[in-house]
Amino acid sequence: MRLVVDRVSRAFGGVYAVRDVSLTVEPGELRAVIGPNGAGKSTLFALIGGQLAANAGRIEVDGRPVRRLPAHRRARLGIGVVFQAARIFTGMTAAENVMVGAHATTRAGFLAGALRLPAHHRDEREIRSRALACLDRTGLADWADRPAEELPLGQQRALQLARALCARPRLLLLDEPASGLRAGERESLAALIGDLRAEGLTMLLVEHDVGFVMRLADQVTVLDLGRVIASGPPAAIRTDPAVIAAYLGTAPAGRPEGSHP
Ligand SMILES: Nc1ncnc2c1ncn2[C@@H]1O[C@H](COP(=O)(O)OP(=O)(O)OP(=O)(O)O)[C@@H](O)[C@H]1O
Repeated sequence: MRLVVDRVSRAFGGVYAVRDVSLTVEPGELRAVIGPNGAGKSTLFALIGGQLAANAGRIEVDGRPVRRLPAHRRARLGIGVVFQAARIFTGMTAAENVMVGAHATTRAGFLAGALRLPAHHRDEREIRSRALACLDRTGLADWADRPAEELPLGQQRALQLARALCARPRLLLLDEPASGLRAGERESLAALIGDLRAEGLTMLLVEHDVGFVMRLADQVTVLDLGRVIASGPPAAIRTDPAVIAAYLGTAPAGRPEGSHP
Protein backbone atom coordinates (compact mmCIF):
# COMPACT_ATOMS: atom_id res chain seq x y z
CA MET A 1 0.00 0.00 0.00
CA ARG A 2 1.28 3.47 -0.83
CA LEU A 3 0.97 6.23 1.78
CA VAL A 4 1.15 9.89 0.86
CA VAL A 5 1.24 12.58 3.54
CA ASP A 6 1.21 16.00 1.95
CA ARG A 7 1.72 19.27 3.85
CA VAL A 8 -0.15 18.01 6.90
CA SER A 9 -0.46 20.27 9.93
CA ARG A 10 -1.94 20.00 13.39
CA ALA A 11 -1.91 22.65 16.08
CA PHE A 12 -2.86 22.51 19.76
CA GLY A 13 -4.02 25.82 21.18
CA GLY A 14 -2.38 27.78 18.38
CA VAL A 15 0.95 25.96 18.67
CA TYR A 16 1.89 23.63 15.84
CA ALA A 17 2.82 20.10 16.90
CA VAL A 18 3.13 19.10 13.21
CA ARG A 19 3.58 21.70 10.51
CA ASP A 20 3.56 21.20 6.73
CA VAL A 21 4.85 17.67 7.02
CA SER A 22 5.12 15.67 3.80
CA LEU A 23 6.34 12.13 3.32
CA THR A 24 5.65 9.15 1.10
CA VAL A 25 5.93 5.47 1.93
CA GLU A 26 6.19 3.42 -1.25
CA PRO A 27 4.63 -0.07 -1.34
CA GLY A 28 6.87 -2.54 0.47
CA GLU A 29 9.01 0.21 1.96
CA LEU A 30 9.85 0.74 5.62
CA ARG A 31 10.05 4.41 6.49
CA ALA A 32 11.19 5.49 9.92
CA VAL A 33 10.18 8.80 11.48
CA ILE A 34 12.66 9.95 14.09
CA GLY A 35 13.21 13.16 16.02
CA PRO A 36 14.03 14.47 19.48
CA ASN A 37 11.49 14.87 22.30
CA GLY A 38 8.46 16.90 21.32
CA ALA A 39 9.36 16.79 17.61
CA GLY A 40 5.80 15.80 16.68
CA LYS A 41 6.31 12.08 16.03
CA SER A 42 3.39 10.80 18.09
CA THR A 43 1.12 13.51 16.73
CA LEU A 44 2.01 12.61 13.13
CA PHE A 45 1.42 8.94 13.93
CA ALA A 46 -2.07 9.71 15.25
CA LEU A 47 -2.86 11.91 12.24
CA ILE A 48 -2.10 9.00 9.91
CA GLY A 49 -3.90 6.39 12.02
CA GLY A 50 -6.91 8.66 12.42
CA GLN A 51 -6.83 9.02 16.22
CA LEU A 52 -6.30 12.76 15.68
CA ALA A 53 -7.71 15.00 12.95
CA ALA A 54 -5.37 17.11 10.85
CA ASN A 55 -6.06 20.84 10.50
CA ALA A 56 -4.70 20.95 6.96
CA GLY A 57 -3.07 18.84 4.30
CA ARG A 58 -3.72 15.61 2.44
CA ILE A 59 -3.36 11.99 3.58
CA GLU A 60 -3.91 9.25 0.99
CA VAL A 61 -3.52 5.48 0.84
CA ASP A 62 -3.31 4.01 -2.65
CA GLY A 63 -4.63 7.30 -3.99
CA ARG A 64 -7.64 7.36 -1.70
CA PRO A 65 -8.06 10.39 0.58
CA VAL A 66 -8.43 9.31 4.22
CA ARG A 67 -7.80 12.52 6.14
CA ARG A 68 -11.44 12.93 7.04
CA LEU A 69 -12.12 9.26 7.78
CA PRO A 70 -12.37 8.01 11.38
CA ALA A 71 -9.77 5.50 12.58
CA HIS A 72 -12.00 2.43 12.18
CA ARG A 73 -12.68 3.25 8.50
CA ARG A 74 -8.95 3.63 7.90
CA ALA A 75 -8.42 0.27 9.61
CA ARG A 76 -10.89 -1.33 7.21
CA LEU A 77 -8.89 0.05 4.29
CA GLY A 78 -5.87 -1.87 5.57
CA ILE A 79 -4.12 0.52 7.92
CA GLY A 80 -2.95 -1.39 11.01
CA VAL A 81 -1.81 0.44 14.11
CA VAL A 82 0.42 -0.63 17.00
CA PHE A 83 0.33 1.95 19.78
CA GLN A 84 3.15 2.67 22.15
CA ALA A 85 1.12 2.16 25.30
CA ALA A 86 -0.11 -1.38 25.85
CA ARG A 87 -3.79 -1.61 25.04
CA ILE A 88 -4.95 -5.04 26.01
CA PHE A 89 -8.39 -6.29 26.83
CA THR A 90 -8.38 -7.63 30.37
CA GLY A 91 -10.56 -10.61 31.22
CA MET A 92 -9.69 -12.17 27.85
CA THR A 93 -6.95 -14.62 26.92
CA ALA A 94 -4.04 -13.62 24.72
CA ALA A 95 -5.60 -15.52 21.80
CA GLU A 96 -8.93 -13.73 22.27
CA ASN A 97 -7.11 -10.40 22.35
CA VAL A 98 -5.56 -11.19 18.99
CA MET A 99 -8.83 -12.49 17.52
CA VAL A 100 -10.37 -9.05 18.12
CA GLY A 101 -8.00 -7.77 15.44
CA ALA A 102 -9.50 -10.01 12.79
CA HIS A 103 -13.21 -9.75 13.50
CA ALA A 104 -13.79 -6.66 11.43
CA THR A 105 -12.37 -8.40 8.38
CA THR A 106 -14.46 -11.60 8.32
CA ARG A 107 -17.23 -12.25 5.87
CA ALA A 108 -20.02 -13.10 8.28
CA GLY A 109 -19.15 -10.33 10.71
CA PHE A 110 -20.97 -9.11 13.72
CA LEU A 111 -24.57 -9.92 12.79
CA ALA A 112 -23.89 -13.61 12.12
CA GLY A 113 -22.04 -13.74 15.42
CA ALA A 114 -24.95 -12.25 17.29
CA LEU A 115 -27.38 -14.68 15.63
CA ARG A 116 -24.96 -17.62 16.05
CA LEU A 117 -25.26 -18.60 12.39
CA PRO A 118 -23.12 -21.49 11.08
CA ALA A 119 -21.04 -19.00 9.10
CA HIS A 120 -20.09 -17.45 12.41
CA HIS A 121 -18.68 -20.74 13.77
CA ARG A 122 -16.68 -21.30 10.58
CA ASP A 123 -15.27 -17.79 10.85
CA GLU A 124 -14.48 -18.23 14.53
CA ARG A 125 -12.44 -21.35 13.80
CA GLU A 126 -10.62 -19.63 10.98
CA ILE A 127 -9.94 -16.54 13.07
CA ARG A 128 -8.66 -18.58 15.98
CA SER A 129 -6.18 -20.40 13.79
CA ARG A 130 -5.11 -17.07 12.28
CA ALA A 131 -4.67 -15.66 15.79
CA LEU A 132 -2.58 -18.65 16.88
CA ALA A 133 -0.35 -18.18 13.83
CA CYS A 134 0.13 -14.50 14.70
CA LEU A 135 0.90 -15.37 18.34
CA ASP A 136 3.46 -17.85 17.08
CA ARG A 137 5.13 -15.22 14.87
CA THR A 138 5.42 -12.81 17.75
CA GLY A 139 6.86 -15.44 20.12
CA LEU A 140 3.69 -15.75 22.18
CA ALA A 141 2.53 -19.25 21.24
CA ASP A 142 2.85 -20.48 24.82
CA TRP A 143 0.70 -17.65 26.12
CA ALA A 144 -2.34 -18.26 23.91
CA ASP A 145 -4.74 -19.39 26.61
CA ARG A 146 -3.37 -17.33 29.48
CA PRO A 147 -5.19 -14.16 30.63
CA ALA A 148 -3.71 -11.23 28.69
CA GLU A 149 -3.18 -9.15 31.82
CA GLU A 150 -0.73 -11.76 33.14
CA LEU A 151 1.69 -11.07 30.28
CA PRO A 152 4.84 -9.07 31.12
CA LEU A 153 5.13 -5.66 29.43
CA GLY A 154 7.34 -6.86 26.58
CA GLN A 155 4.85 -9.59 25.75
CA GLN A 156 1.90 -7.20 25.96
CA ARG A 157 3.62 -5.14 23.29
CA ALA A 158 4.14 -8.21 21.16
CA LEU A 159 0.47 -9.05 21.71
CA GLN A 160 -0.57 -5.75 20.15
CA LEU A 161 1.62 -6.43 17.17
CA ALA A 162 0.05 -9.89 16.86
CA ARG A 163 -3.41 -8.31 17.00
CA ALA A 164 -2.54 -5.81 14.29
CA LEU A 165 -1.08 -8.56 12.08
CA CYS A 166 -4.16 -10.72 12.55
CA ALA A 167 -6.17 -8.08 10.70
CA ARG A 168 -3.80 -8.55 7.72
CA PRO A 169 -2.87 -4.89 7.28
CA ARG A 170 -1.45 -3.52 4.03
CA LEU A 171 0.16 -0.61 5.84
CA LEU A 172 1.43 -1.07 9.39
CA LEU A 173 2.05 1.91 11.67
CA LEU A 174 4.28 1.26 14.67
CA ASP A 175 4.67 3.85 17.45
CA GLU A 176 7.95 3.45 19.37
CA PRO A 177 7.68 -0.34 19.39
CA ALA A 178 11.12 -0.78 20.99
CA SER A 179 10.65 1.54 23.95
CA GLY A 180 10.75 -0.18 27.33
CA LEU A 181 11.86 -3.49 25.85
CA ARG A 182 14.88 -5.44 27.09
CA ALA A 183 17.83 -6.03 24.76
CA GLY A 184 16.76 -9.55 23.81
CA GLU A 185 13.17 -8.43 23.16
CA ARG A 186 14.42 -5.60 20.96
CA GLU A 187 16.45 -8.05 18.92
CA SER A 188 13.45 -10.32 18.35
CA LEU A 189 11.29 -7.32 17.47
CA ALA A 190 13.88 -6.07 14.98
CA ALA A 191 14.06 -9.54 13.44
CA LEU A 192 10.27 -9.73 13.11
CA ILE A 193 10.05 -6.26 11.55
CA GLY A 194 12.82 -7.31 9.15
CA ASP A 195 10.82 -10.42 8.20
CA LEU A 196 7.64 -8.41 7.63
CA ARG A 197 9.59 -6.05 5.40
CA ALA A 198 11.03 -8.96 3.44
CA GLU A 199 7.46 -10.18 2.91
CA GLY A 200 6.61 -6.84 1.32
CA LEU A 201 4.55 -5.23 4.09
CA THR A 202 4.59 -1.43 3.90
CA MET A 203 5.51 0.06 7.28
CA LEU A 204 5.88 3.41 8.97
CA LEU A 205 7.88 3.21 12.16
CA VAL A 206 7.98 6.11 14.61
CA GLU A 207 10.90 5.70 16.96
CA HIS A 208 12.88 7.64 19.49
CA ASP A 209 15.80 5.19 19.38
CA VAL A 210 17.77 6.17 16.28
CA GLY A 211 20.03 3.11 16.49
CA PHE A 212 17.06 0.77 16.39
CA VAL A 213 15.66 2.13 13.13
CA MET A 214 18.84 2.87 11.22
CA ARG A 215 19.51 -0.74 10.33
CA LEU A 216 15.86 -1.52 9.55
CA ALA A 217 14.61 1.44 7.54
CA ASP A 218 14.80 2.02 3.80
CA GLN A 219 14.05 5.71 4.25
CA VAL A 220 14.11 8.03 7.24
CA THR A 221 12.21 11.25 7.87
CA VAL A 222 13.55 13.46 10.65
CA LEU A 223 11.21 15.81 12.49
CA ASP A 224 12.23 18.64 14.75
CA LEU A 225 9.84 21.14 16.32
CA GLY A 226 7.01 19.81 14.12
CA ARG A 227 8.78 20.17 10.78
CA VAL A 228 10.69 17.83 8.49
CA ILE A 229 14.37 18.76 8.74
CA ALA A 230 15.77 15.87 6.70
CA SER A 231 14.61 12.94 4.62
CA GLY A 232 16.57 10.19 2.90
CA PRO A 233 18.26 6.82 3.29
CA PRO A 234 19.84 6.06 6.71
CA ALA A 235 23.42 6.60 5.54
CA ALA A 236 22.66 10.17 4.41
CA ILE A 237 20.63 10.94 7.54
CA ARG A 238 23.45 9.84 9.85
CA THR A 239 25.78 12.52 8.51
CA ASP A 240 23.22 15.30 7.93
CA PRO A 241 24.36 18.42 9.84
CA ALA A 242 20.79 19.57 10.61
CA VAL A 243 20.00 16.16 12.12
CA ILE A 244 23.16 16.10 14.19
CA ALA A 245 22.41 19.62 15.42
CA ALA A 246 18.81 18.73 16.34
CA TYR A 247 19.92 15.70 18.33
CA LEU A 248 22.74 17.51 20.06
CA GLY A 249 20.46 20.47 20.81
CA THR A 250 22.78 23.00 19.23
CA ALA A 251 21.43 25.93 17.22
CA PRO A 252 22.29 25.82 13.52
CA ALA A 253 22.40 29.06 11.53
CA GLY A 254 18.99 30.65 11.18
CA ARG A 255 17.59 29.23 14.39
CA PRO A 256 17.62 31.40 17.48
CA GLU A 257 19.86 30.20 20.29
CA GLY A 258 17.92 28.39 22.99
CA SER A 259 14.90 27.55 20.81
CA HIS A 260 15.55 23.88 21.38
CA PRO A 261 15.42 22.17 24.79
N1 LIG B 1 -3.01 16.68 23.05
C1 LIG B 1 -2.10 17.69 23.06
N2 LIG B 1 -2.41 18.89 23.55
C2 LIG B 1 -1.52 19.90 23.56
N3 LIG B 1 -0.28 19.79 23.08
C3 LIG B 1 0.10 18.61 22.58
C4 LIG B 1 -0.78 17.49 22.54
N4 LIG B 1 -0.12 16.44 21.97
C5 LIG B 1 1.11 16.91 21.69
N5 LIG B 1 1.26 18.18 22.04
C6 LIG B 1 2.47 19.02 21.86
O1 LIG B 1 2.89 18.85 20.53
C7 LIG B 1 4.31 18.77 20.45
C8 LIG B 1 4.72 17.48 19.78
O2 LIG B 1 4.43 16.38 20.63
P1 LIG B 1 4.57 14.86 20.21
O3 LIG B 1 4.13 14.04 21.38
O4 LIG B 1 3.89 14.62 18.93
O5 LIG B 1 6.15 14.74 20.04
P2 LIG B 1 7.03 13.43 19.99
O6 LIG B 1 8.03 13.66 18.92
O7 LIG B 1 6.19 12.23 19.88
O8 LIG B 1 7.77 13.47 21.40
P3 LIG B 1 8.31 12.25 22.31
O9 LIG B 1 9.49 11.66 21.61
O10 LIG B 1 8.71 12.96 23.57
O11 LIG B 1 7.18 11.28 22.48
C9 LIG B 1 4.82 18.90 21.87
O12 LIG B 1 5.21 20.23 22.07
C10 LIG B 1 3.62 18.53 22.71
O13 LIG B 1 3.66 19.21 23.94
